[in-house]
Amino acid sequence: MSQSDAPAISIRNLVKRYAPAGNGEGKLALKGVSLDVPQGQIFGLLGPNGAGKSTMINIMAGMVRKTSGTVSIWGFDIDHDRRNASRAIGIVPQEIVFDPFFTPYEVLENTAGLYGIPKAERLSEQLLADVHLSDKAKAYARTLSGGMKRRLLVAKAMVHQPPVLVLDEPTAGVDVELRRQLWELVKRLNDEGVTVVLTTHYLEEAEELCDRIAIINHGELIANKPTRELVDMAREKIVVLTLEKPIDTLPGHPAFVKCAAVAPDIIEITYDKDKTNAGEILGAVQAQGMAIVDVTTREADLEDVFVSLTTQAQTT
Ligand SMILES: Nc1ncnc2c1ncn2[C@@H]1O[C@H](COP(=O)(O)OP(=O)(O)OP(=O)(O)O)[C@@H](O)[C@H]1O
Repeated sequence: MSQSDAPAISIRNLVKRYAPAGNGEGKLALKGVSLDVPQGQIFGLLGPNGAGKSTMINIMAGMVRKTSGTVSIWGFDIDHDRRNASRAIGIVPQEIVFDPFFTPYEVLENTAGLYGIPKAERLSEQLLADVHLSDKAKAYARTLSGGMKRRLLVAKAMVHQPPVLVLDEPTAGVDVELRRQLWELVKRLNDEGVTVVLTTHYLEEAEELCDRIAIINHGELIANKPTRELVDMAREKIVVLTLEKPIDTLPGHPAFVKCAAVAPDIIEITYDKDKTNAGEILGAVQAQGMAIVDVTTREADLEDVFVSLTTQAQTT
């Protein structure tokens, strides 16, 4: 395979065991993960807290030493060609870390200096414009809003113009508007040819942005599929019904996968979207003499995908 069609990132049998704090074996954070990130995609890495996502990213970034396995970035093996591998990747960390007394312009210039980029070839002004921070170029980083700081982190990760950009939970804890802005930025960079890897807890975010999603759970890869296929695997949907009166006995029906009371007059019914629909579920409840005053549906989320995946693993 020529480099032109090689994966942007290729990971084989990646194992990480953290050194034990006291006696004992130490945490096995990655248990032999293999995956390829195709060039040109937005690739989502999903998993619950502690699944091993940051460990994987930190290994790529050279901040955590792997126990075994191989990782290559843009064809460069991180053990044998660390310098080129590092030059091929930009990392946007989870934590916002800037020296508060540097300006955004200085942050980018200093980073360019670390990469040994000559002054004449630096792109600091262009990068600030790209992330809509030109008017803050000379402001102290500490005076920037949270959203501005996150955009500056993206610009900082792109200083050396890497073909691969990795974002670790770019929108954790940010408001809806800022999340949209960051999505636009990620999409624009991807349209310009940058391969993007991002970790997120939000399935909605992964659905909106990612071409492909890998899920890791307890250090193991449990899915790696085009987004549409993965979302379709979450076969269960949930309707939340507010009833006119509190009930003593829950309604029952063969189409209900699960029925639970979340309050005396609110029930949550889980159903298999391939076998029935919300209309039939409502009809079944009404047929049991319960009047419904409000209905909301809850979309499948990451947890539902996990349930769906683990159920399948047990039945196949
Ligand atoms: N430096 C460390 N020393 C020991 N154990 C660690 C260290 N860093 C992470 N771990 C453990 O390794 C496992 C994977 O952690 P990791 O941070 O990679 O997960 P994550 O999927 O990124 O989670 P989050 O979404 O919370 O960031 C966890 O059990 C964590 O406690």
